[in-house]
Amino acid sequence: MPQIRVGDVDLRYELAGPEGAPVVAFSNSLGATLEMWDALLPALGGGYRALRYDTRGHGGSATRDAPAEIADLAGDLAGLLDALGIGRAHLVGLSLGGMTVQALASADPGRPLSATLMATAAHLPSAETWNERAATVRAQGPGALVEATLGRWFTPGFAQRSTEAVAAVRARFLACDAAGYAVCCGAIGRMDLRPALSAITAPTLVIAGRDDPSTPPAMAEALCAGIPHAELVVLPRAAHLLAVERAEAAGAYLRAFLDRHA
Ligand SMILES: O=C(O)CCC(=O)CC(=O)O
Repeated sequence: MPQIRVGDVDLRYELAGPEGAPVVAFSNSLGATLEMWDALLPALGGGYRALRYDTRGHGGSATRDAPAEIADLAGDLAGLLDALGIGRAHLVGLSLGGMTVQALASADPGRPLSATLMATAAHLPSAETWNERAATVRAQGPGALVEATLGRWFTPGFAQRSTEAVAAVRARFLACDAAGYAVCCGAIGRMDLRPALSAITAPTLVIAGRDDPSTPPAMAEALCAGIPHAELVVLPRAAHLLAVERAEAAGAYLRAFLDRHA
């Protein structure tokens, strides 16, 4: 898969779909990679071009072990679009990816054709908890976090039924670079995008998982209340990684929303 230099970060990305079609750019969650969108992408059909990339410090996107903010991650996404000659795009992000999309859509409201925010929040306290998580991963590696994480990412029923999908997510989490993960924990801990939400003028779809303990539906409701043109879908039988657990349903809602804002 190709890599492209954006500032001082090398981003691994994939661009697939018909040339000239509107671009849908996907930003992944903490501890995941661009492969987290595999099961959702077929929902786009043949009418869109999908751009996926690994957030800095994740998968094949190497970065310096230096503090970063959500605004820096938004800058990576903007820089990637620029480097590929893509002006406006539909932006989609889950959790950390959704924070990245909020930051870009509020800082540069003309950039998104639309924004889709899955299982995410504008503020996710406390900084102390995130610092502790960062310290744990630095000292003990992602293995120290994996069981608790998967317990938040999937409902027990899905974890029992879909062992192959969960094993793939687990393997990618365990392969995550500890410093890359820790840097992004710091960014989340310092984040407060609530004052910026009113600057998001793009049509926005917020998708929450009813059973998500990490970013529960109340956080999605708060996002919708702050963003001028936002609509909310709460998916039943969905925990945090709903783009994997409810790929078909989340993909269908996304596709219908994109088609309305093509
Ligand atoms: O998933 C993210 O991108 C950030 C929030 C988080 O870490 C949730 C979790 O691990 O349960």
